[in-house]
Amino acid sequence: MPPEYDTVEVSVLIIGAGAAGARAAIELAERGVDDVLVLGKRGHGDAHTTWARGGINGALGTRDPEDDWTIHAADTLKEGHFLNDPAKVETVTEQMPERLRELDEWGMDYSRTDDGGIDQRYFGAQSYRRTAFAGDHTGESMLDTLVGRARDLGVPHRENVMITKLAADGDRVYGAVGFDMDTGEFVVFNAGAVVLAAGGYAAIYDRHTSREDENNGDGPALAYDAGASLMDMEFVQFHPTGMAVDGSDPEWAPWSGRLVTEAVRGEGGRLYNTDGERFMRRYSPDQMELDARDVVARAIAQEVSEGRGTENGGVYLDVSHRDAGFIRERLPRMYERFQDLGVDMAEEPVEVAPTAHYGMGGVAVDGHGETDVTDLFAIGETMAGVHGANRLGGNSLAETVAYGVVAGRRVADRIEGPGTMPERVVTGLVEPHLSELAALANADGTYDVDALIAELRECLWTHAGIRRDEATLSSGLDAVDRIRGKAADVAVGPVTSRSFEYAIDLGVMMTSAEAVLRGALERTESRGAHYRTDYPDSDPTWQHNIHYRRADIGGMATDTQPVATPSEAVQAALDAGHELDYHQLE
Ligand SMILES: Cc1cc2nc3c(=O)[nH]c(=O)nc-3n(C[C@H](O)[C@H](O)[C@H](O)COP(=O)(O)OP(=O)(O)OC[C@H]3O[C@@H](n4cnc5c(N)ncnc54)[C@H](O)[C@@H]3O)c2cc1C
Ligand SMILES: O=C([O-])CC(=O)C(=O)O
Repeated sequence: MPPEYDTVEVSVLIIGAGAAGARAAIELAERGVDDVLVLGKRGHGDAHTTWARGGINGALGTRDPEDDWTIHAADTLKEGHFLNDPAKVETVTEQMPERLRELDEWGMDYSRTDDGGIDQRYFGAQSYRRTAFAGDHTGESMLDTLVGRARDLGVPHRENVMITKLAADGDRVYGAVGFDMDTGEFVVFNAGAVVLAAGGYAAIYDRHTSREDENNGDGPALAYDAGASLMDMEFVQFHPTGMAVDGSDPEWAPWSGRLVTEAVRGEGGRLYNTDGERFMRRYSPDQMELDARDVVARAIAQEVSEGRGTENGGVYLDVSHRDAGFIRERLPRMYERFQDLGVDMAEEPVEVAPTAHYGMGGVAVDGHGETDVTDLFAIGETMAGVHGANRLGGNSLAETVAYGVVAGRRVADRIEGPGTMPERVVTGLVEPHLSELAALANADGTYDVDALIAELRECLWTHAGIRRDEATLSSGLDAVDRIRGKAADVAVGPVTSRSFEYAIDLGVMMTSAEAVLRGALERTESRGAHYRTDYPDSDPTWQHNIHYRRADIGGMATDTQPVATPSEAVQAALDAGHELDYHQLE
């Protein structure tokens, strides 16, 4: 017998209350679909988006009027090494000026120019100052604004609900299954359409990650399990500047890998090795510290591996040539964080090293954000296609609101009501899954869930890190298989316990872990964030995206699909060869 459960009926279920989910909900509400429920597995307003720091891109041209959306698109494609879907890139870049202005109208506290315009700063590998920002707490300000707007429109939400499975029959989605993390009650959501806005998968990496305890890959795992395909999972962005700390110092240790925003470099921060050399001159004399993230991250890793790094495995990032007042105004959170740790950024450098930050891959979707499974949409960091082999800083927040609007529109045009979950889905999938959840609660197995998660994260860092090769990737896949075996025999507390949540996390992390390793092994070239020491060059025959599908027999299947070509307008911007000239910043 399955355990008891509550049933909730809605027209549209939005799984995820970050910027993407909130923006989709606003679009639906504005188009008259009010029977929507937005839910998240944390407190409302506390999604990962609040961690976003440096800014959000859009060719407003506040400081550089020659910028326009086609150049934004061209920069995005170039830095994605042309593995991005050009149509999706254009969808995002073309609407961003409007999205930025609308956030302004809704009250976002952007940093301003002297005459009150939305200020824009330099960010890596972008031809112009295009990154709008609110100090260095852009995500927090943006989510406050979106949540406020959704509240004004009366959009219903639920917090602390964790979704564990989508109710789908391979072709169509009918809703989702989960539990209330406060009460332990199981819930089945019956929905006409489901929008997955559940964030990314970069937290499958170990302590060297800029992520909090989210982004375990819930979105990709839920979609994949429901029959949708994933794409580009092998591309994981290592942000050049995570905090490099003395791990034995209890005050510093928790900060290992936490982000030092790219805005520090955007505002003039310089990188030095322990010989006092500004080493980016050797790697990228034109774009210097503001070259693409993969280039800067690999340069730092190279300096450290050749013995010019600090004892904590990093290099120095120095912005102290800037005025102290300017630093406190433009980088307030960074300044305060280091000051609390006894370092004054206005006087001295900080130590930084690459940190796993963002998965470019995710759920494969069409131009409206719909997956291979009818009525199942994936948006924001959960979706794939916009960033290609390497994401431009500031483009992720852009993607959240742009695709929130696009998917919201599509769902609003199509939705006719709550829809009914067929009995065969309830008895064949929902109830057996609920029985599995009930059996997992209080399971008296051998292995500790926390220890297995740590083992998996360490495995990803070691086997699919900044540099990869066939031998390490293959042995990484074997290690994931072994962890999967142990994960079937874990010790877990009741439904409301952290260990129950972590046991679910461990399960979802396996999907992204396997996909990253499998794709990285299959892609026998180096491109963007994916660097194979045994195939150090890009290979034009790899101008394909790898798709990952659940196979009935034998687990994960992969196949490749060619990439489309950009529109004439964007091709013209590419041909014009715009490029950031770092030296105008100095
Ligand atoms: C430190 C840091 C700084 C960053 N700075 C920037 C920046 O300055 N500019 C930029 O463009 N990008 C930045 N990024 C990336 C950007 O913040 C994210 O990609 C973006 O905020 C993702 O938004 P989202 O709405 O897609 O997902 P999220 O904000 O991650 O929201 C996901 C939601 O899904 C919910 N959820 C997840 N799984 C489940 C489940 N199983 N059941 C129920 N709910 C679930 C979560 O509770 C949450 O509500 C940064 C990332 C990091 C780590
Ligand atoms: O502040 C940062 O460096 C992070 C950021 O912009 C991004 O990931 O897009």
